[in-house]
Amino acid sequence: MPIDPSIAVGAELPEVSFSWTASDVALYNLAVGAAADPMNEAALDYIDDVAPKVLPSFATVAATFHVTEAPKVSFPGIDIDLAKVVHGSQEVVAHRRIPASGTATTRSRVVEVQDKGSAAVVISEKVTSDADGPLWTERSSIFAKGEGGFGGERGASTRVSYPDRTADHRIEIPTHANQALLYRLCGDRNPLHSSPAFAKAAGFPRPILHGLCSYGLVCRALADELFDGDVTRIGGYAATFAGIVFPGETLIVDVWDEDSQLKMTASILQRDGAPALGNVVATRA
Ligand SMILES: CCCCCCC[C@@H](O)CC(=O)SCCNC(=O)CCNC(=O)[C@H](O)C(C)(C)COP(=O)(O)OP(=O)(O)OC[C@H]1O[C@@H](n2cnc3c(N)ncnc32)[C@H](O)[C@@H]1OP(=O)(O)O
Repeated sequence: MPIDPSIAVGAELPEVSFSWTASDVALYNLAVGAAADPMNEAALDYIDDVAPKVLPSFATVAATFHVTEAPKVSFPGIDIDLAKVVHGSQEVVAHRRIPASGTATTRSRVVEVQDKGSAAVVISEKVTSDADGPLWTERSSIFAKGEGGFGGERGASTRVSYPDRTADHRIEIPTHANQALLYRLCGDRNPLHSSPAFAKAAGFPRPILHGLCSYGLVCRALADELFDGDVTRIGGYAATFAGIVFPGETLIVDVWDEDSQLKMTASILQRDGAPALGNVVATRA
């Protein structure tokens, strides 16, 4: 059976220990659009050889940075074809400043499996710690098409309420035609983002951008545009992947500034504002 919630929910996955270097962080920063302006000397802090800036979104790639195989959607009680899966949502809470290099261990478990009728949503939680204690916590979901209908609970919907006014800020983020090919070097070798044949078989006209690349692009642009480049001022960051993004498209990010939080949406310039990210919330550290 592809999904058996009675086995999946609560099952602890094997701990994963990993290390990352300042070069990994710099490559990630470039893959999410850092240092794009060659005349901006300050942006070189993103590619410093020893102490590059570390975005909170780096947490999403640290554990798998050096993995070169495509991911498998296979855990206790869950076995799903990768071609049926898209990333549904992602949240990172940084418990303290993420070091530019380090060694850590991640503990993961599936916390909920939602039956959305035609689709299943599998929600996981990961806690990453180093020798000094917890570093960050992630909560993420995958949306598995055609895997619903197993008789489970529909579960709650995520709906951020936005202020009833025009956005306080608008940020444009161009992406490159080879953005996904660059981003895959940060540890997500899902062929959905590189192989036209795989993308077609999965129901897309061409390879799509990694959800976590859009997620990182928005986090980096937010730090640069609204936090004076100080990545440590973003303590938590969450988003739902509301629609696919093709490499080369431009993201339009609308930002509502609400005291401790910034609420955002991201849409696609070239497709009349088609949604890309929704329920985007950055929490001030
Ligand atoms: C272990 C390793 C695993 C590998 C992980 C994957 C690795 C990566 O390489 C993969 C990727 O990066 S894929 C790219 C990023 N993701 C995307 O592009 C998805 C974009 N979103 C969509 O296409 C649609 O919103 C779509 C298709 C998600 C939903 O659209 P619809 O089918 O039209 O659904 P809708 O009618 O809007 O809603 C039905 C119910 O589902 C809930 N829902 C919707 N979008 C969701 C999402 N993104 N995440 C979680 N839940 C979601 C809705 O709330 C609704 O439920 P309810 O009625 O109870 O509220």
